[in-house]
Amino acid sequence: MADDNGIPTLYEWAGGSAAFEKLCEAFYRQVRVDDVLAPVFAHMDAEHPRFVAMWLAEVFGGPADYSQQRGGYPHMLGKHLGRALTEQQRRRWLSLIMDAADEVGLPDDPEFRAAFVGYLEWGTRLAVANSQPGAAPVGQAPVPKWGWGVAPPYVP
Ligand code: HEM
Repeated sequence: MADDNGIPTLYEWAGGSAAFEKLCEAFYRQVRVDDVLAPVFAHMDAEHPRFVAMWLAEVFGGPADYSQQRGGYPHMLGKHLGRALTEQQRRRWLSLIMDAADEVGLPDDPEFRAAFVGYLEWGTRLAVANSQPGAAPVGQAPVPKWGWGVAPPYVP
């Protein structure tokens, strides 16, 4: 839904759920054959791309499907705990999802991409921190909501 100033959510701007599904299909296609990430995702659920698409859609202002159908934040957190993810893996993850964004034609305007990568920088760093041995992250929290931040689209 557009806000009072007529500015759509990042979810709408991106193209809705179908856009996030296409993004994640393209992303995990590359992850599966990537030298750094293939071993990390060797046992991933076949539906993993769809689940991550649901998560991203909810974060960027779409329907709360991940919260309602997939256990929300506690489930997502639990999937990262104990994995001891590395900075090299994080950077590759980020790099491949940005490549996938180009491949599937997600909007490439500066405002959208700045907000999109902002969330992904934040989220991947949290994933690495939470995955370390002995980490004690907050166990219960809502799915985060990400908006345009300081640079929404220009509305004359
Ligand atoms: C913004 C950053 C990230 C988001 C939004 C994200 C999202 C998710 C979600 C939603 C799940 C659970 C899917 C389900 O419901 O089954 C998950 C699982 C997982 N994530 Fe992440 N993740 C992020 C970063 C990372 C990074 C940087 C790595 C590794 C380099 C990683 C590795 C994994 C692995 C291995 C699983 C388990 C897959 C499986 O076996 O099913 N994640 N992630």
